[in-house]
Amino acid sequence: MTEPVLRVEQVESFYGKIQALRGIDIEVTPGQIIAVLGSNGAGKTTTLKTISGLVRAQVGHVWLDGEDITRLPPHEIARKGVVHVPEGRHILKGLSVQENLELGSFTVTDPAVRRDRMADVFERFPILSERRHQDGSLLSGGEQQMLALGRALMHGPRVLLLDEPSMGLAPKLVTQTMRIVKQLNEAGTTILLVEQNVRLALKIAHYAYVLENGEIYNQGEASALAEDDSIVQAYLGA
Ligand SMILES: Nc1ncnc2c1ncn2[C@@H]1O[C@H](COP(=O)(O)OP(=O)(O)OP(=O)(O)O)[C@@H](O)[C@H]1O
Repeated sequence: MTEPVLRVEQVESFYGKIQALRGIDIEVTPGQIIAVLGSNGAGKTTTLKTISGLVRAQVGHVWLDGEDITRLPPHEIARKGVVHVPEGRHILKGLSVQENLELGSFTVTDPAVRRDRMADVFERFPILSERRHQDGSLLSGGEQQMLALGRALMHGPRVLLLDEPSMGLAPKLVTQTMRIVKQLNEAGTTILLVEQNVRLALKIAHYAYVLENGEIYNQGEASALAEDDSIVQAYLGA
Protein backbone atom coordinates (compact mmCIF):
# COMPACT_ATOMS: atom_id res chain seq x y z
CA MET A 1 0.00 0.00 0.00
CA THR A 2 1.21 3.55 -0.77
CA GLU A 3 2.39 5.40 2.33
CA PRO A 4 0.39 8.56 3.06
CA VAL A 5 2.24 11.83 2.42
CA LEU A 6 0.25 13.47 5.22
CA ARG A 7 -1.19 11.79 8.28
CA VAL A 8 -3.38 13.27 10.97
CA GLU A 9 -3.31 11.02 14.03
CA GLN A 10 -5.78 11.27 16.91
CA VAL A 11 -5.82 15.05 16.75
CA GLU A 12 -7.74 17.14 19.25
CA SER A 13 -7.95 20.92 18.80
CA PHE A 14 -9.60 23.59 20.90
CA TYR A 15 -10.61 27.25 20.73
CA GLY A 16 -10.21 28.16 24.38
CA LYS A 17 -12.44 25.66 26.15
CA ILE A 18 -14.41 24.76 23.02
CA GLN A 19 -13.26 21.44 21.63
CA ALA A 20 -13.49 21.54 17.84
CA LEU A 21 -11.71 18.26 16.99
CA ARG A 22 -12.17 15.13 19.11
CA GLY A 23 -9.48 12.70 18.03
CA ILE A 24 -9.52 12.58 14.25
CA ASP A 25 -7.43 10.40 11.93
CA ILE A 26 -6.95 11.31 8.28
CA GLU A 27 -4.55 9.90 5.70
CA VAL A 28 -3.69 11.72 2.49
CA THR A 29 -2.35 9.43 -0.21
CA PRO A 30 0.08 11.00 -2.69
CA GLY A 31 -1.51 11.89 -6.02
CA GLN A 32 -5.07 11.77 -4.71
CA ILE A 33 -7.86 14.19 -3.85
CA ILE A 34 -9.09 13.49 -0.33
CA ALA A 35 -12.33 15.27 0.58
CA VAL A 36 -13.38 16.38 4.05
CA LEU A 37 -17.14 16.78 4.22
CA GLY A 38 -19.65 17.57 6.95
CA SER A 39 -22.22 20.07 8.08
CA ASN A 40 -21.56 23.59 9.37
CA GLY A 41 -19.41 23.63 12.48
CA ALA A 42 -18.36 19.97 12.08
CA GLY A 43 -14.67 20.90 12.26
CA LYS A 44 -13.60 20.91 8.60
CA THR A 45 -11.87 24.30 8.62
CA THR A 46 -10.27 23.53 11.98
CA THR A 47 -8.84 20.33 10.48
CA LEU A 48 -7.07 22.30 7.75
CA LYS A 49 -5.94 25.00 10.21
CA THR A 50 -4.53 22.37 12.55
CA ILE A 51 -2.57 20.77 9.71
CA SER A 52 -1.13 24.12 8.58
CA GLY A 53 -0.28 25.15 12.15
CA LEU A 54 -2.75 28.05 12.43
CA VAL A 55 -4.49 26.15 15.23
CA ARG A 56 -2.33 24.04 17.57
CA ALA A 57 -3.30 20.42 18.10
CA GLN A 58 -3.38 19.94 21.85
CA VAL A 59 -3.43 16.16 21.50
CA GLY A 60 -2.21 13.96 18.66
CA HIS A 61 0.14 14.42 15.73
CA VAL A 62 0.38 15.64 12.17
CA TRP A 63 2.98 13.77 10.11
CA LEU A 64 4.41 14.88 6.77
CA ASP A 65 6.33 12.06 5.07
CA GLY A 66 6.96 10.57 8.50
CA GLU A 67 8.17 13.85 10.02
CA ASP A 68 6.23 15.20 13.00
CA ILE A 69 5.17 18.74 11.98
CA THR A 70 2.60 19.18 14.77
CA ARG A 71 4.50 21.86 16.64
CA LEU A 72 6.13 23.71 13.74
CA PRO A 73 5.11 27.33 13.08
CA PRO A 74 2.84 27.90 10.04
CA HIS A 75 5.60 29.39 7.83
CA GLU A 76 7.81 26.33 8.42
CA ILE A 77 4.93 24.03 7.53
CA ALA A 78 4.33 26.05 4.34
CA ARG A 79 8.05 25.87 3.54
CA LYS A 80 7.84 22.10 3.77
CA GLY A 81 5.18 22.16 1.08
CA VAL A 82 1.89 22.02 2.96
CA VAL A 83 0.11 24.97 1.37
CA HIS A 84 -3.19 26.23 2.75
CA VAL A 85 -5.67 28.12 0.56
CA PRO A 86 -8.13 29.49 3.13
CA GLU A 87 -11.78 30.14 2.52
CA GLY A 88 -12.39 33.55 0.99
CA ARG A 89 -9.43 33.78 -1.41
CA HIS A 90 -7.62 36.66 0.38
CA ILE A 91 -6.46 38.52 -2.69
CA LEU A 92 -4.51 41.60 -1.64
CA LYS A 93 -6.00 44.88 -2.78
CA GLY A 94 -3.56 47.36 -4.29
CA LEU A 95 -1.30 44.56 -5.55
CA SER A 96 -1.31 43.42 -9.15
CA VAL A 97 -2.10 39.86 -10.18
CA GLN A 98 1.62 39.27 -10.69
CA GLU A 99 2.50 40.73 -7.28
CA ASN A 100 -0.13 38.55 -5.63
CA LEU A 101 1.49 35.55 -7.30
CA GLU A 102 4.96 36.65 -6.20
CA LEU A 103 3.71 36.69 -2.60
CA GLY A 104 3.05 33.00 -3.03
CA SER A 105 6.69 32.29 -3.68
CA PHE A 106 8.18 33.50 -0.40
CA THR A 107 9.19 29.92 0.34
CA VAL A 108 11.17 29.66 -2.91
CA THR A 109 14.73 30.98 -2.79
CA ASP A 110 15.84 30.22 -6.36
CA PRO A 111 14.72 33.02 -8.76
CA ALA A 112 14.83 30.62 -11.74
CA VAL A 113 12.36 28.30 -9.97
CA ARG A 114 10.14 31.30 -9.17
CA ARG A 115 10.18 32.36 -12.86
CA ASP A 116 9.36 28.83 -14.05
CA ARG A 117 6.50 28.51 -11.59
CA MET A 118 5.06 31.88 -12.64
CA ALA A 119 5.26 30.79 -16.31
CA ASP A 120 3.47 27.53 -15.40
CA VAL A 121 0.72 29.41 -13.57
CA PHE A 122 0.25 31.77 -16.54
CA GLU A 123 0.11 28.80 -18.91
CA ARG A 124 -2.49 27.06 -16.75
CA PHE A 125 -4.54 30.24 -16.22
CA PRO A 126 -4.12 32.43 -19.36
CA ILE A 127 -6.61 34.98 -17.98
CA LEU A 128 -4.16 35.71 -15.14
CA SER A 129 -1.42 36.33 -17.68
CA GLU A 130 -3.66 38.74 -19.60
CA ARG A 131 -4.49 40.59 -16.38
CA ARG A 132 -1.07 40.34 -14.76
CA HIS A 133 -0.74 44.13 -14.28
CA GLN A 134 -4.29 44.70 -13.02
CA ASP A 135 -5.20 45.02 -9.36
CA GLY A 136 -5.94 41.47 -8.18
CA SER A 137 -8.93 42.59 -6.14
CA LEU A 138 -10.67 43.84 -9.30
CA LEU A 139 -10.84 40.36 -10.84
CA SER A 140 -14.15 38.51 -10.93
CA GLY A 141 -14.88 35.90 -8.22
CA GLY A 142 -13.88 33.00 -10.47
CA GLU A 143 -10.68 34.75 -11.55
CA GLN A 144 -9.81 35.54 -7.94
CA GLN A 145 -10.19 31.85 -7.14
CA MET A 146 -7.76 31.07 -9.99
CA LEU A 147 -5.37 33.66 -8.53
CA ALA A 148 -5.63 32.10 -5.07
CA LEU A 149 -4.89 28.67 -6.56
CA GLY A 150 -2.09 30.10 -8.72
CA ARG A 151 -0.53 31.73 -5.66
CA ALA A 152 -0.61 28.38 -3.86
CA LEU A 153 1.01 26.67 -6.87
CA MET A 154 3.91 29.17 -6.67
CA HIS A 155 5.01 27.29 -3.52
CA GLY A 156 5.30 24.02 -5.46
CA PRO A 157 3.00 22.30 -2.95
CA ARG A 158 3.45 18.70 -1.84
CA VAL A 159 -0.03 18.88 -0.39
CA LEU A 160 -2.58 21.56 -1.19
CA LEU A 161 -5.17 22.26 1.54
CA LEU A 162 -8.23 23.81 -0.14
CA ASP A 163 -10.96 25.28 2.06
CA GLU A 164 -14.24 25.57 0.17
CA PRO A 165 -12.88 26.80 -3.15
CA SER A 166 -16.41 27.02 -4.58
CA MET A 167 -17.70 29.25 -1.77
CA GLY A 168 -19.62 32.30 -3.01
CA LEU A 169 -19.26 31.48 -6.69
CA ALA A 170 -22.09 31.31 -9.20
CA PRO A 171 -23.10 27.69 -10.10
CA LYS A 172 -21.30 27.74 -13.45
CA LEU A 173 -18.10 28.90 -11.77
CA VAL A 174 -18.48 26.25 -9.05
CA THR A 175 -18.34 23.57 -11.74
CA GLN A 176 -15.42 25.32 -13.42
CA THR A 177 -13.51 25.59 -10.13
CA MET A 178 -14.03 21.88 -9.40
CA ARG A 179 -12.77 21.09 -12.89
CA ILE A 180 -9.66 23.16 -12.20
CA VAL A 181 -9.10 21.34 -8.90
CA LYS A 182 -9.38 18.02 -10.72
CA GLN A 183 -6.96 19.18 -13.42
CA LEU A 184 -4.42 20.29 -10.80
CA ASN A 185 -4.67 16.84 -9.29
CA GLU A 186 -4.29 15.13 -12.66
CA ALA A 187 -1.13 17.20 -13.17
CA GLY A 188 0.25 15.62 -9.99
CA THR A 189 -0.85 17.80 -7.06
CA THR A 190 -2.07 16.02 -3.93
CA ILE A 191 -5.12 17.77 -2.50
CA LEU A 192 -7.03 17.77 0.79
CA LEU A 193 -10.33 19.39 -0.13
CA VAL A 194 -12.94 20.83 2.23
CA GLU A 195 -16.14 21.39 0.31
CA GLN A 196 -19.77 22.19 1.03
CA ASN A 197 -20.80 20.98 -2.39
CA VAL A 198 -20.75 17.32 -1.44
CA ARG A 199 -22.01 16.01 -4.75
CA LEU A 200 -19.26 17.70 -6.77
CA ALA A 201 -16.60 16.93 -4.17
CA LEU A 202 -17.44 13.21 -4.26
CA LYS A 203 -17.26 13.32 -8.06
CA ILE A 204 -13.65 14.49 -8.16
CA ALA A 205 -12.29 12.98 -4.91
CA HIS A 206 -10.75 9.53 -4.57
CA TYR A 207 -11.54 9.11 -0.89
CA ALA A 208 -13.57 11.12 1.60
CA TYR A 209 -14.01 11.63 5.32
CA VAL A 210 -17.27 12.84 6.82
CA LEU A 211 -16.87 14.90 9.99
CA GLU A 212 -19.62 15.34 12.54
CA ASN A 213 -19.20 17.31 15.72
CA GLY A 214 -15.40 17.10 15.61
CA GLU A 215 -15.28 13.35 14.95
CA ILE A 216 -14.92 11.16 11.88
CA TYR A 217 -18.43 9.89 11.38
CA ASN A 218 -17.83 8.02 8.15
CA GLN A 219 -15.12 7.48 5.55
CA GLY A 220 -14.61 5.56 2.35
CA GLU A 221 -13.96 5.60 -1.37
CA ALA A 222 -15.72 8.66 -2.78
CA SER A 223 -17.65 6.58 -5.30
CA ALA A 224 -18.97 4.33 -2.50
CA LEU A 225 -19.97 7.27 -0.29
CA ALA A 226 -21.85 8.83 -3.20
CA GLU A 227 -24.02 5.67 -3.22
CA ASP A 228 -24.38 5.46 0.56
CA ASP A 229 -27.99 6.18 1.55
CA SER A 230 -27.13 7.77 4.91
CA ILE A 231 -24.68 10.18 3.25
CA VAL A 232 -27.07 10.91 0.43
CA GLN A 233 -29.87 11.72 2.89
CA ALA A 234 -27.73 13.78 5.27
CA TYR A 235 -25.66 15.78 2.79
CA LEU A 236 -27.10 15.47 -0.69
CA GLY A 237 -30.62 16.53 0.14
CA ALA A 238 -32.15 13.35 -1.22
N1 LIG B 1 -12.30 31.20 16.26
C1 LIG B 1 -13.14 30.38 16.91
N2 LIG B 1 -13.45 30.57 18.21
C2 LIG B 1 -14.28 29.73 18.87
N3 LIG B 1 -14.87 28.66 18.31
C3 LIG B 1 -14.62 28.43 17.02
C4 LIG B 1 -13.74 29.26 16.24
N4 LIG B 1 -13.68 28.78 14.99
C5 LIG B 1 -14.49 27.69 14.98
N5 LIG B 1 -15.05 27.48 16.19
C6 LIG B 1 -15.95 26.38 16.58
O1 LIG B 1 -15.29 25.15 16.30
C7 LIG B 1 -16.18 24.20 15.71
C8 LIG B 1 -15.67 23.75 14.36
O2 LIG B 1 -15.66 24.87 13.48
P1 LIG B 1 -15.12 24.78 11.98
O3 LIG B 1 -15.06 26.17 11.44
O4 LIG B 1 -13.88 23.98 11.94
O5 LIG B 1 -16.28 23.98 11.28
P2 LIG B 1 -16.55 23.77 9.74
O6 LIG B 1 -16.92 22.32 9.58
O7 LIG B 1 -15.43 24.27 8.92
O8 LIG B 1 -17.84 24.65 9.52
P3 LIG B 1 -18.23 25.68 8.33
O9 LIG B 1 -18.64 24.83 7.20
O10 LIG B 1 -19.36 26.43 8.95
O11 LIG B 1 -17.02 26.52 8.06
C9 LIG B 1 -17.55 24.90 15.67
O12 LIG B 1 -18.26 24.51 16.81
C10 LIG B 1 -17.19 26.37 15.71
O13 LIG B 1 -18.23 27.11 16.31
